[in-house]
Amino acid sequence: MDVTVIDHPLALSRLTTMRDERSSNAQFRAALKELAQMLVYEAARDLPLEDLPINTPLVPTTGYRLLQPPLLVPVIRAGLGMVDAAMSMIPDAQVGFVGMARNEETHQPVPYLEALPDDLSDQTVFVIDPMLATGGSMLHTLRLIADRGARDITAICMVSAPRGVQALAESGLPVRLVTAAVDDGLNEDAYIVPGLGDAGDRLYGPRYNDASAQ
Ligand SMILES: O=P(O)(O)OC[C@H]1O[C@H](OP(=O)(O)OP(=O)(O)O)[C@H](O)[C@@H]1O
Ligand SMILES: O=c1cc[nH]c(=O)[nH]1
Ligand SMILES: [Mg+2]
Repeated sequence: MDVTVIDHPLALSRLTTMRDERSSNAQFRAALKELAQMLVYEAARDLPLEDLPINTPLVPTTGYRLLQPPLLVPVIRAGLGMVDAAMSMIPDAQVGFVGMARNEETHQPVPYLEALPDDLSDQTVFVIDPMLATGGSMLHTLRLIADRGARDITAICMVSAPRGVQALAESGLPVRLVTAAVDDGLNEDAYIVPGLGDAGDRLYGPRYNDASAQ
């Protein structure tokens, strides 16, 4: 699997704000949005273009536009924090949704929402979720997308654990990973270490539904 680690200085400064336990929810959200823009920018580097004839104030010339914007798929909740930033980079993108919460004891993802187009066979897909820990949530999402025919999927995650990266690589699914960091590992609660804690809670506060208790 192709893994791109975006260790640009400006990306690392945003990631540091996100990791810092002293950062407020507002500071965390702002840093996450800025880092999301950088990761989407890099993830979009090889998207095909088509020519767009235009006139400058001086002469006709050839411009470019995306041949087909990727479908953005945030994994709710934490992935929602990245959507506006991703759409600011790719304004014509459409958005599908997958909702999932890890069971705190088993660490298995418990899906509670799936809103995706039926046919993704001709569609590039960007899955966005800040955290790739065991990889369970991402794998579940990737399977939903691959089952709809997608053959070109990019997982955009801010912090990844080696176990999650390995799970994706061994899945055989048509996915590549764009991430800002591959951290040391997981603790006994399957949180990424050093990580940044619970991304959903740091964005939005505690989760009030009991989906993960199923
Ligand atoms: O790789 P995994 O071990 O599956 O863990 C990663 C998942 O955990 C987090 O979501 P969480 O379940 O905390 O839900 P939330 O976004 O609602 O907080 C995160 O946003 C990923 O979706
Ligand atoms: O470290 C982790 C692992 C899973 N989900 C998070 O939000 N953080
Ligand atoms: Mg969470």
